[in-house]
Amino acid sequence: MKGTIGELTALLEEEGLLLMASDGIGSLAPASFTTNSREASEGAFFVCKGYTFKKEYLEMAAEKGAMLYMAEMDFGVELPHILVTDIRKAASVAARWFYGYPGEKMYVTGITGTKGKTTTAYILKSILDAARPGKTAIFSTMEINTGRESRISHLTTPEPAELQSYFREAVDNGCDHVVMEVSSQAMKLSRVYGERFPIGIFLNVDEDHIGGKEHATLEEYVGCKISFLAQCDTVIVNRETRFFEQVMAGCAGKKVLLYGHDETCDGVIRSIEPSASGSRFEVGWQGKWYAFETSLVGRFNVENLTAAILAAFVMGIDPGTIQEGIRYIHIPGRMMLMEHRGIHIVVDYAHNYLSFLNVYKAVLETFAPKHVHSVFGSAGERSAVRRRDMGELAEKYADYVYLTADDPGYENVVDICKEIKCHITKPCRIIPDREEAIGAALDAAKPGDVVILAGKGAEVTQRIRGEFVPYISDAKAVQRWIKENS
Ligand SMILES: CC(=O)N[C@H]1[C@@H](OP(=O)(O)OP(=O)(O)OC[C@H]2O[C@@H](n3ccc(=O)[nH]c3=O)[C@H](O)[C@@H]2O)O[C@H](CO)[C@@H](O)[C@@H]1O[C@H](C)C(=O)N[C@@H](C)C(=O)N[C@H](CCC(=O)O)C(=O)O
Ligand SMILES: Nc1ncnc2c1ncn2[C@@H]1O[C@H](COP(=O)(O)OP(=O)(O)OP(=O)(O)O)[C@@H](O)[C@H]1O
Repeated sequence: MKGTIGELTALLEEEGLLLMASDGIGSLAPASFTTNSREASEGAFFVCKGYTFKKEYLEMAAEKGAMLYMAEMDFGVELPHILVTDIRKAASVAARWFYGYPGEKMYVTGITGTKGKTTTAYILKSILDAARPGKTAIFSTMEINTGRESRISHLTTPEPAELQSYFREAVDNGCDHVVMEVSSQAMKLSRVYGERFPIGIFLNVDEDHIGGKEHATLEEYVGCKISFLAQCDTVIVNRETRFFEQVMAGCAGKKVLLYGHDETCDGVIRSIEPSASGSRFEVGWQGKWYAFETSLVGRFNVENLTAAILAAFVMGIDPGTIQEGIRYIHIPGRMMLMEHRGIHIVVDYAHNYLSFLNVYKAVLETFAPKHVHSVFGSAGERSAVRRRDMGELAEKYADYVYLTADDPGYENVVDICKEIKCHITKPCRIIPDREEAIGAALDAAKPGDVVILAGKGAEVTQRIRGEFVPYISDAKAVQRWIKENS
């Protein structure tokens, strides 16, 4: 860790990223590395990046004692600097160098896909924990856990400065495996640039994350997801993903393992038996069949499980340990099941077409409900097609709909709900307060019905006008209702 700037400029030159470096900085050895001026301190190496970057941030970092900066342009601030052609790639090169390439000291499994990344990451961690407790870090949308410390995440894949510091912390905590989610945005913004993944899992890809600052087009989104595979050695791919041929083209030169229901796959799924307490299924692998039992419900979760099982087989984990690892899994806010007087309640994170479709199908298959009550909204400033898609799915699969707040951001909750409602002719109420909407659905439900609370999973905040406002959480809202109605 903490080599000299001369080493870094040589690396940047090798990568074709270096434009120029101030004279005489080769022997400097920065004390810290940051892209956030608020965190800068004496001897810091400050990186100027980002859509909303301002010169004032650099000035603040200089005042706090930064020793040099790296940027795409000379900001005219009295500080030695390195100028580069692509600051996001250079930030990853520099962060890897500064922290001593910690990712290379562990076995890093990267998981990408429109849906199922968090779930699959937790499944694989659970298997690895069964094999060797306490030695696996997880970097997910829900949590950054580096072995001993756990923090709430703000991004699915952290920016390079944070990512490399988490890798370092994991190594220092004695971890030898990391399971991490790799978002399309991470690929677009070069957050994992230069990192190698012994295993990459490609779950699925469907239309999402298009618009605003995310992706300009579906092609760009799909292309970013597929570009991740070039950084992996072995790639585990869902045979049924959309854009399969394109995904396979992105795996050129890699060892590819397919999973799915088709018997030509390397990992074949058969005999799924769904029930309200979990699922049983079998996976065929290298000429043998293995039976599994799990607390997770839904056909899509059997697919997530199979992807993780294949990764575990590749790692050489024995089938008995895998069976143990997946038997009891609890993933907060993902298909969480509750029951009250014959009413089944499902708390889930579904907030787009692919996930919502799968949740409805899983609910119908698992519970054969008399009626489905669906409580959801749609996030402000996110992919607009979600409102149409979720409205159309509710029209097809739900009997009663309650539209409510789900991270409205700067948009008006009622306006968002009205946009969803124009796709629904079934009984549908707009109740902006989420806890009230949940209460209304539970009040109306009868034994044999299912109430789906979708979109927020285990979250305990609502994103409202740039603030994260505390929210009781869907599960606690249900518990409170049960207490008040028992
Ligand atoms: C589009 C995008 O991904 N943006 C992320 C990115 O922004 P950015 O690099 O452009 O930086 P910025 O937020 O414009 O800020 C500029 C820079 O000024 C610095 N700063 C800021 C204030 C200050 O006082 N001093 C200072 O130095 C900031 O630390 C930052 O380095 O880096 C920021 C952290 O440095 C993230 O907060 C921000 O996530 C935004 C909020 C976001 O919502 N991102 C979503 C779209 C995202 O990345 N989602 C994916 C999942 C979706 C998928 O599956 O594709 C994810 O991986 O989470
Ligand atoms: N393989 C899958 N296919 C389709 N839907 C899925 C799949 N796995 C999970 N889901 C649904 O998507 C929701 C989110 O799952 P999960 O958090 O694992 O996905 P993610 O890829 O991490 O999502 P995000 O990018 O929104 O953080 C779940 O609550 C479930 O409804």
